[in-house]
Order: sequence, then structure tokens, then C-alpha cells
Amino acid sequence: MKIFPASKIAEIDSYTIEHEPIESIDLMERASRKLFKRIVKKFPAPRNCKIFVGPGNNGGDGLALARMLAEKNYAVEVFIIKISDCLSKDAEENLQRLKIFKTVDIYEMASVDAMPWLFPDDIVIDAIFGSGLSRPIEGLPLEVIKAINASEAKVIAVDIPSGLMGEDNSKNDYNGIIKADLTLSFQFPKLAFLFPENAQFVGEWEVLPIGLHPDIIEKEQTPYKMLSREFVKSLLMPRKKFDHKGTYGHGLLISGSYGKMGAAILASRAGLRAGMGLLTSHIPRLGYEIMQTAVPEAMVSIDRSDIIFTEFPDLNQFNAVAIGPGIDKKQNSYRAMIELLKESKVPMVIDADAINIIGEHPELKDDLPMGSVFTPHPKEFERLVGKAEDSFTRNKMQREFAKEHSVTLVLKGAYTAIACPEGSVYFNPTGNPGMATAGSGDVLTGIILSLLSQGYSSKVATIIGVYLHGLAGDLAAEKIGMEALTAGDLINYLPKAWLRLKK
Ligand SMILES: NC(=O)C1=CN([C@@H]2O[C@H](COP(=O)(O)OP(=O)(O)OC[C@H]3O[C@@H](n4cnc5c(N)ncnc54)[C@H](O)[C@@H]3O)[C@@H](O)[C@H]2O)[C@@H](O)CC1
Ligand SMILES: Nc1ncnc2c1ncn2[C@@H]1O[C@H](COP(=O)(O)OP(=O)(O)O)[C@@H](O)[C@H]1O
Ligand SMILES: [K+]
Repeated sequence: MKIFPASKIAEIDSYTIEHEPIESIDLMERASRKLFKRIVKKFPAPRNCKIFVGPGNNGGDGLALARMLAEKNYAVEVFIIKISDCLSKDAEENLQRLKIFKTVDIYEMASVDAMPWLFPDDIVIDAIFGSGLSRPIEGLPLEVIKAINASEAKVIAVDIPSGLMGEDNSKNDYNGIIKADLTLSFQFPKLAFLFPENAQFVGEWEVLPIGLHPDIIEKEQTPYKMLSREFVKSLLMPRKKFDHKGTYGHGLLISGSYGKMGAAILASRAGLRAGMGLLTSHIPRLGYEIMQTAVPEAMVSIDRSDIIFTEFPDLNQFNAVAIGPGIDKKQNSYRAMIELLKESKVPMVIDADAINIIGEHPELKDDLPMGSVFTPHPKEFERLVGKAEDSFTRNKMQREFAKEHSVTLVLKGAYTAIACPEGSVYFNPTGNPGMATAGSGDVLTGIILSLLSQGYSSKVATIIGVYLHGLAGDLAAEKIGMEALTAGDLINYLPKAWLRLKK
């Protein structure tokens, strides 16, 4: 699913109005009907609804929704916040349509003194500002937003929490944003929903399709996309009758050190479960028996060092290389990294301490093999790319890094973002907080290495890998809950994740 900036959404609206064709008031009616249906399903009548309305079309949605809820036996009160002298044309039309309903009290709020008391079981509908917000909120609407946020009522935001910018909130005033429990977004999610600091405003969110024109959605370009099962499935290569293990590639995994052999085991097992034909695990000498016992399917390459990574085998036999899980970052490992980056001609996954080593020795960035994939969590990202005060800025830095160094740069998190060299960013919807547990990242590294070895491009291997990893987490959490989930469970649920993905 594409994610558009607010300006593009306005273009898509206009195109729909012109080419469907549909009157703008009827498009508003259709959108509001969707809101209405969702709210009725989630919060059945009778309920008290207090609807706060602003001057634009977001307010218009609120007014249309008020009429629909009143028809369905909700007790509805509408508060029109006096922000400008007039309402938008369609909002005004919906106000006139609403006035016919004698059961709905309509108040004009010229000051916050007119703010009603909000009870915990009230439903507050936030239709103050939508995607037309052009600057941080001040004055009366700011006071109203603060009062709503101070209440215990259930808050439902129409399209986007009022005050939140769709993309860039780096200059926003965080006191002037509605804290919604539920955000019902029209047709597309907004980029801002995917950033952790905005979770407090967006709450749960859902997308309501409102039938915007498919031709323009197809045609309009945007760098931001949300992964879907259908899309990821369409990238899979089928297995053929006469395929053999050579068909599915040979990967080299460099991982583990004294005290961190678990990372090597997890990444190796995950790699094999993700379908690679052959895996060689390069580990320090002390890990030999551990690896041979825990992962009998893997071949083992032994470092001359007992405890860390200091050398690597002949690279010619491998289709892809991964380095990082549990390797530590001793001086000798750094030296071996210099050689590895110079010699490797195949795509590499660079994770964990391998990222930290590059962060400490930025000159190594000049030697990255074509098609490298970086998989940092936010702290590693900071060491590699730099510090950002907010997620939008971080996302920009991520895109720029991917472009400048021609690499795929993954930023792991609740909505893991995959930035590709050509400028696009894919967000991953799978995964859950049960995966915030030691070793989940090692599992991801093994999976991406596996897909690279099988011949998927760096971009596709990363997309499939990230989606599958999260899906395994979701299936595991469904069965065993989030608290008890460990990284090993992600591997155990990979078979089911494959089946679900291919269904
Ligand atoms: N996507 C669609 O096709 C549809 C969109 N609709 C709604 O239309 C909304 C967008 O409508 P609008 O473009 O009218 O935008 P808004 O409803 O967000 O309101 C914009 C108005 O507020 C003013 N404004 C902006 N920032 C302000 C600030 N900080 N302080 C005071 N005033 C400020 C603007 O000058 C403008 O008059 C969407 O969010 C959605 O709710 C729906 O009607 C259905 C159809
Ligand atoms: N709240 C969450 N929702 C979805 N996925 C999560 C969440 N927390 C962690 N994850 C996933 O778990 C993995 C954690 O990786 P990482 O921090 O490198 O762990 P480790 O270093 O312990 O291996 C990432 O893929 C991340 O996207
Ligand atoms: K809103």
C-alpha cells in the first residue's frame, strides 16, 4: 500500500471528484458513512458522542457523522470551534443538513469556557483539523485539545489526530496534538503513524477505504510504501521439481564470540529454516562443538582465534555473506573486517557489532560490496548514520545513506523501515512487542542471508525477510503469548510463517 504526503492526497481527491466523477459533498458523505459504520461496530449505541468540529472538510466529516449517529440513537452534541468566520463549503452544507435534526444540540464555541464536561464513557470525535493543517495549533483550538487530552473519554480521531502533521512533525508543538485512542484514516495511513514518538497521539489506527480513484493511486509516485502479504507473496520464486541444494545457494555466516555463541546458533538455524541450500558458519574455535551439536545441518569454518573473529574462508564458494551477530568488536576483528569488505564480491548482510565497527571506522564505508544490507536497531543506526531528534529526520537520513552508499538500510523497530538505494522506503506491518527479546535480530540476519544466498536481490531478500520474521513473531505470539516469546520461537514458527505467506 502506498503512503502519500498530504499534498498528494489532495490531488488524489480532486482527481477522484473529476474522473469518477463524484460531487465533493458526496465523497464526503461516502467517507463519513465509512466512519459511521466503523464506529457503530466498535462502540454500539446507546452512547454519548461529543463531536468537536473545525473549519475545514475534516469538520465537515464530523458534521456528517453527527447526523448519521443521531439517526442511529446515539446522543449527539456538536461543538463548532470558532476558528475562522466561515466553514468550508461542504462543511457548511453538512451543518445545514444537520440542523434539521432537532435532537442534536449544536454549540458554537468562541472560548474554552464553553467546553463541556467530558465523562469517561463519552465518545469524543476529533474532527477539528485533518490533512489540511498547515502550522502548529495555537489559541482556542489548542485550549480545546488540551481539555480533551486531560479527559478520560474515548477519543476517536477522524483521518488524523488534530494537530499532528501527516509527515514532518520536527517543528510541531507536541502539547497541541490530540491524543486519540483510535484513529480512522481515510484510504491511506499517514507516514507519521509509523513513527514511535507519535504512538501517544495516534493510538490504534485503521485505514478506511473510501473509493478514491484507482488510476491516480496507481499513477502517483511516492517513496513510502507499506508491505502487504499479497505484495511480498508476489516476490517469491517457486521451487521446481528438479531443483537441488545447489539451486538454493551457499551462504557464509560470520558470527559468535566467547560468551555469545548463542547468536551464531540462532542466526544459523534461522538461515536454514529460511530455505538456503548450504550454510557455512564461521565461528571462533571454542564454538566448534556447540555449533556441530546445536545445528548439525550447518558446515563449520573455524577461526584461528579461540574467542573472536579474525579471519574468513575463501569467499569464492559463497553466494552471500552475513557478518555481525555476537562477533564483538576487538581490534583483530576490525582488521579482518577491512579485508572482508575488500574481498567480498557478493552481497553482504552487516549486522550488530559489524555495524558498530563500521560506525567507529567510517572509512570502511568506502569499501562496501554492491548490494550490502545493513540491519541496525536504532542505537546501531545512530552509530552508523548519526543522531536524529525525531523519526522523520531519521527517516530522511536513512534514505540519504542508502542512496549515497548504494545499500539497503533497514531500521528495525515496531514498523521496521527498509530504505533502498533508489530512494524508496518500505514499512513492515508484521511483528509485535513480544519480539523485543534477546536474539530476535540475529534471527533476522540469518533469514536475510538465506534469501540472498537463494538468489533474491538485496531489496527483495530484505523485504521478504523482514516480513517473514515479523509474521513468525505474530504466529508465535498468537499461540504462546508475547511475554514468553524468545528468539528461538521465531525460528520454530518460521515454517508456519512460510505457509501463511504463501497461502
Ligand atoms: N480524502 C478525501 O478525499 C476526503 C477528505 N476529507 C476530509 O478532508 C480533510 C481535509 O480537509 P481540509 O483540506 O479542508 O483541511 P482541514 O479540515 O484540516 O482544515 C483546514 C482549514 O484549517 C485552516 N488551518 C490549517 N492549519 C491551521 C491552524 N494551525 N490553525 C488554524 N487554522 C488552520 C486552513 O486554513 C483551512 O481553512 C481530511 O483530513 C478529511 O477529513 C473528507 O471530507 C472525505 C474526502
Ligand atoms: N515492538 C515491536 N514490534 C515489532 N517488532 C519488534 C518490536 N520490538 C522488536 N521487534 C523486532 O525484533 C527485532 C529486534 O532486533 P534487535 O534489537 O537487533 O535484537 P537483538 O540485538 O537482541 O538480536 C527487530 O527485527 C525488530 O523489528
Ligand atoms: K482530526
